[in-house]
Amino acid sequence: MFPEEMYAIVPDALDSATCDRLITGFAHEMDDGGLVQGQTATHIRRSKITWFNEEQEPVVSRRIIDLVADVNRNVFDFMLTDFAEDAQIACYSGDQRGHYDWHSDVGASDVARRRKMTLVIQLSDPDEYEGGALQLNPAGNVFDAPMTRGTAIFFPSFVLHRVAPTTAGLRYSLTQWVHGNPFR
Ligand SMILES: O=C(O)CCC(=O)C(=O)O
Ligand SMILES: [Fe+2]
Repeated sequence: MFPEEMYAIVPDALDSATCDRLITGFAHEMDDGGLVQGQTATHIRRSKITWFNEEQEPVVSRRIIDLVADVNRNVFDFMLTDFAEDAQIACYSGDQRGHYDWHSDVGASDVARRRKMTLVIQLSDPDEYEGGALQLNPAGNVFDAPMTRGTAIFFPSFVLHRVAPTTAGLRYSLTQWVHGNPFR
């Protein structure tokens, strides 16, 4: 892959009303976020998370499936087979300096080693928080993902990325992993 093929941006993946609905619908049931290996360490990640499935959010799930198919066909061309994990909603709060240090989403567990594509959707308007940038380092240079509400950022799950410390307000994001046989 060439560096410029290491990520894809889709503006307006979700409309504002849908972003609002996801935030208000799921904000009350959030727990402390874990790491790729299912451990917690607040120096690495400080955020609250929750999950939703296809039955809970059929329209959003359909949209994600369509976007993934489109981006995979046009950009990545990975061998993807399934969605082995529910969608994650995360909240990073300025009060707690919410962040997620540099990491790859490919981990050691049976499910994390099958992650191949990561999709993050910005659920909050950039006016709602300070800091909290999603940054990618696909090829030795740090790239700031667009913050515009409703924008989706796609990247191979092995690509290093982080959420910089949030210094004010609340940033909500949606993360979906797409799975397949591990790279070989
Ligand atoms: O919240 C984000 O923008 C990224 C979340 C993330 O990297 C993860 O959950 O693995
Ligand atoms: Fe991640």
